[in-house]
Amino acid sequence: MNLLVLDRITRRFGGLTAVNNVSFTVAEGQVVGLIGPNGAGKTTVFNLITGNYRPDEGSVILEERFLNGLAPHRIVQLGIARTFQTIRLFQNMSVIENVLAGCHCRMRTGIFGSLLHTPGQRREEREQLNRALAELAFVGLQESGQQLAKNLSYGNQRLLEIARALATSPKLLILDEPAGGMNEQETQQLIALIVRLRARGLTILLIEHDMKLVMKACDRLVVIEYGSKIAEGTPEEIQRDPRVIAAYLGTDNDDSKD
Ligand SMILES: Nc1ncnc2c1ncn2[C@@H]1O[C@H](COP(=O)(O)OP(=O)(O)OP(=O)(O)O)[C@@H](O)[C@H]1O
Repeated sequence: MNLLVLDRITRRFGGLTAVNNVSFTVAEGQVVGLIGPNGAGKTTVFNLITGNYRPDEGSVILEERFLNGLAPHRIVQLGIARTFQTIRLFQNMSVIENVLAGCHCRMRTGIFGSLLHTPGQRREEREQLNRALAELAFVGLQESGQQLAKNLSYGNQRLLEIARALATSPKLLILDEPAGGMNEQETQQLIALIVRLRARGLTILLIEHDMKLVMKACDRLVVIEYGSKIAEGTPEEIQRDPRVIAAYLGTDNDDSKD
């Protein structure tokens, strides 16, 4: 079943058509990679899905529900969480507080419960803390909960962003260049993490320039160039596609785009 459907979405910025009539689907449980040259429109597609931008034309549909025009926080509540190309953490807060910020969108206690500090609210806070600790452990940061986010290595900050996104209980996890700035070993750990997230039943859509990650971690790839989709298929099909090789992968089909 398709979890996410993009139906002919277009987004213009002044005279520039950043995303041009793009359609693709993300099936439940799959890891789909969105790839293409710099400036192809990948992040704009993500921003259209997460409500940061509105499509000029076309529809974004999650489980048969139209997302067009909904605010980003509403889309998070409906089950889409994301990380950003440029890390966006609360740098002066602790690691665990950053993850708790993700849990917050699922809190049931209203304003009166919070003010009165009712038993129900205390129970919910305990549950959220356990949830946050579990997500931190899942990404391998269980030892770092009390550190300030800014003191984590770059690679670990990326993992913390993933833990925070997981804490919102998403159906669809959107990762914008998750391996950006990671060294080889960190990238290998990230690939293993994506495999474990998939095994947990999560559906993932990611943008990534690291071809090793894309080829190992993704079930399907969608390729865009100059705002338009030029190909889609399995990693093996995409690696052989002459148009993709010419536009993006390079004629020697090596890892030169890493
Ligand atoms: N808010 C905006 N206002 C004007 N132009 C924009 C805006 N956002 C993106 N663009 C333009 O749209 C085009 C697509 O940008 P986008 O960031 O989506 O590409 P990308 O494929 O994610 O690139 P990269 O791989 O370098 O991150 C670019 O030409 C970019 O300059």
